[in-house]
Amino acid sequence: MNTDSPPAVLAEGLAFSYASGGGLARADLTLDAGVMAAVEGPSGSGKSTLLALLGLILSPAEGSLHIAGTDAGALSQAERDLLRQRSIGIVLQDLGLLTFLNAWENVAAAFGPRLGRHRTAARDLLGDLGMAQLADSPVTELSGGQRQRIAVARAAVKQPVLILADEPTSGLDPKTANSVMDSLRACAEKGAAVLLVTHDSAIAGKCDQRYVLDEGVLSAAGDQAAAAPTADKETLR
Ligand SMILES: Nc1ncnc2c1ncn2[C@@H]1O[C@H](COP(=O)(O)OP(=O)(O)OP(=O)(O)O)[C@@H](O)[C@H]1O
Repeated sequence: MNTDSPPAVLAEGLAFSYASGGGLARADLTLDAGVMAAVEGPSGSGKSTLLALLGLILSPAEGSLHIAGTDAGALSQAERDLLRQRSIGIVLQDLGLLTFLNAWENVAAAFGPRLGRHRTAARDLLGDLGMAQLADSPVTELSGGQRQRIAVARAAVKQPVLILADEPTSGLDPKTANSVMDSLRACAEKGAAVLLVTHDSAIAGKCDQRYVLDEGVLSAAGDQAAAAPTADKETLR
């Protein structure tokens, strides 16, 4: 890690409320380059909302968010979109792979429609992530775990400072889940900060940092009792 670089993520007092009343009450989070972090928490605790805020898909109602030193709150919508495209890779729960393309084409699609221009970058990354033999496979012929790893490669191919992954191992057997985690770890070793949401404590245990979301309040695992002011929780009831 280059200690002169700003953290990949610096979130202070991040909060968001849906009209329904749910959302995120408070998140303070610093993620340095190369770090893998897990967020655990019960259903409805705000995990997907946190990812949407960090991914610049939602704008916080309160708090500040810096991505690699850029204050997202000071940007126009168009500038936020550009920052997301340049700096953040997202692995969605439903993956969103394009079924009419093969594996490397799906990875190259992260750059836009001119896939051929990014063939080398896509194929090289698949090689780095141990998937060279899958590069020409139609994604419809891949297993669930292989598709997950292709989605990880697509999120990583533009060398983002931050990769967000929403339950990247859900529904996978432990061996396949480990191969997805190996791919995410390889992305971290290339310099990305990786934040994943999981319900699986064994998967969280493979990460460098563990956080828990409880009723919309984020705290380091083990710190929940000290870190969840009652007033913040009340805002989500
Ligand atoms: N689009 C939305 N409109 C209104 N309320 C929402 C919306 N999305 C989420 N919520 C509410 O916000 C709260 C947090 O939801 P969120 O999806 O972030 O939780 P989660 O921890 O990701 O849940 P899960 O583990 O079930 O995916 C919940 O009370 C949920 O009902």
